[in-house]
Amino acid sequence: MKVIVVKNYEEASQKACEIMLDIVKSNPQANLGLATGSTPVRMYELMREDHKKNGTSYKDIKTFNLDEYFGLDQSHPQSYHYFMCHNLFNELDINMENVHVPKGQGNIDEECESYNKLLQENPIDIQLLGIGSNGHIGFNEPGTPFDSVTHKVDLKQSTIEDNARLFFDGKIEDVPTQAVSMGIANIMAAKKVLLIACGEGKAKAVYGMAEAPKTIDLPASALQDHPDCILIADEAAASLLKNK
Ligand SMILES: O=P(O)(O)OC[C@H]1O[C@](O)(CO)[C@@H](O)[C@@H]1O
Repeated sequence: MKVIVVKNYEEASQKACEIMLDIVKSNPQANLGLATGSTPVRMYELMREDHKKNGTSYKDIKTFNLDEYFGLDQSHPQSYHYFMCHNLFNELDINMENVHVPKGQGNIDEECESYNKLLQENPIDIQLLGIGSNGHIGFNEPGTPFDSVTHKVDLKQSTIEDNARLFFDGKIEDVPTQAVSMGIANIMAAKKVLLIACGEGKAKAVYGMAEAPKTIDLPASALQDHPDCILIADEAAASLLKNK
């Protein structure tokens, strides 16, 4: 795992944006694995600014999101589909037919199966990740087997609380208790993985991911076995690391 420690959120977002743009420019038909949450918001803004200023094109890029809340329609303002349109896609020249976010409604078993098939047919060139304060990646909570593929998830109370604080206007009762998520094996299949972690609330998870023994109790530690994984952490998130 390559660890890049930067000063703050802004520097982390700029570095991550550079890496994403390198992939998009070197392969205009790349398959991007994308993430939601508060962490990538500034990086997406920088990608939008670059598109506007430099014309970097996404017309042949395909995207595959990690996860979606169970029970929310795509048009719900808190759905991850809506998040992606609002934070990125609406201001790019991307073909919306090339955009894929798992569906959180309908027949979930069928949806998981077809999402896995889609991922098999479209190998991901770079998978962007945030990390939960409990070490989750996507919505793969502690205890998720490393060989898991797209599945329905029961969210941990700590994840529901984290997401109520950042989204849903603080209303914990509005946060769905389940989600659909790529599995850890799907994430590990990406050619390159880029994880951004910022803030002291992520320090324990970052230490567990990078330096503690690998365990399913800290899902991101699976990435220790990935051949091309970059961790960008700000000083606060990296504060417990011994090897910086
Ligand atoms: O970036 P945040 O808001 O801290 O969230 C961290 C992680 O939690 C999730 O939002 C899911 O809870 C992931 O999508 C994200 O990577």
